[in-house]
Amino acid sequence: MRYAVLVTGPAGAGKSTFSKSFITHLAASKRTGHLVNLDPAADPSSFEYEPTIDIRDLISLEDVMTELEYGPNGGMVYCFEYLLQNMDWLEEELGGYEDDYLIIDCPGQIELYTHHPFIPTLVQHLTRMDIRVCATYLIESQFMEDKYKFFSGVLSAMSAMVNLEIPWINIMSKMDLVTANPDDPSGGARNGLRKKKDVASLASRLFSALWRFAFQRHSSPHSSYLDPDPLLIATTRGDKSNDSNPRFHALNQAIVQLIEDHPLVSFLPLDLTDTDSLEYVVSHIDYTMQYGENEEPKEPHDLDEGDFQDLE
Ligand SMILES: Nc1nc2c(ncn2[C@@H]2O[C@H](COP(=O)(O)OP(=O)(O)OP(=O)(O)O)[C@@H](O)[C@H]2O)c(=O)[nH]1
Ligand SMILES: [Mg+2]
Repeated sequence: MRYAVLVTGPAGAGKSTFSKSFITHLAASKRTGHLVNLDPAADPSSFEYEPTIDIRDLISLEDVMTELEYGPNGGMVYCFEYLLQNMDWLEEELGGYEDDYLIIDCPGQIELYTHHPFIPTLVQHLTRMDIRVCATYLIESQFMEDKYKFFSGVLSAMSAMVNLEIPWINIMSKMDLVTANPDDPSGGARNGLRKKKDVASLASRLFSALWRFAFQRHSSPHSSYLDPDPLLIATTRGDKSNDSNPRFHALNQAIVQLIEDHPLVSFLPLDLTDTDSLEYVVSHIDYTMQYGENEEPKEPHDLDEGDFQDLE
């Protein structure tokens, strides 16, 4: 069985950095992983880790832009169209990596996920090649600094997610940039998480913990923000301090409701400065793909077996 993890998300979310750390982590655990660069715009000099498979061996954005005079975005679309027309190339490259993990670093053009059928088509091809696929979608923690950015980030994650019918894990990257409030009795999102046993509530607790972080840092004078319950209500109720048009309140309320009602939109925090954090995310990915199910089952380490029954 082969496994592939698509690393997706908007530009600069930390996809390439996460992919590299993921590979390094696998190597440290004596597991074999291969980096697949699917970003035709990647700068080769920035590769700290040489990809095993590189779309730029097939087509590069630079060539498309100089030879066909495309702009960067149209060029990216062209590259992906070209890739899909040449799937035998990828198939051949993917050759025989049995029991290996392929970490597929994708480009950051959000349109590729929301407006074009590229990723779903790619997934179909991979599945046909007998590769078990899961997708990660990274949003950087700095999105939390602005609630509208956060909304749009969450909604784009949802939009990308509903386009793909494969296991999906949202990751809040760059958590090292979020400083925990020392007054927070829960001791921060991740420590709090470790105590939680219930998978169903884990997601929403994390979500509201992240939300609370954001407001504690930036809106501490507004005590009503300190403990929003449930997560996003503060944005629409009693939030007269911002300059948003009141006409949008009903729309905002509906969006809040949508996010709340959609239990799939939750995030795993990722702090690459902390090995436990990376391991936690990797164990979720392993579990999601049932990695090595015939061998030793891997489960997120701080959860009990029984917690997963509800999910099945
Ligand atoms: N503080 C911090 N910075 C990070 C982290 N991950 C990535 N960065 C920085 O964020 C920037 C973008 O990181 P990349 O990994 O290139 O992001 P990407 O999603 O691959 O970007 P594109 O491929 O351009 O869409 C770089 O300057 C990284 O050094 C992280 O965990 N913490
Ligand atoms: Mg990248």
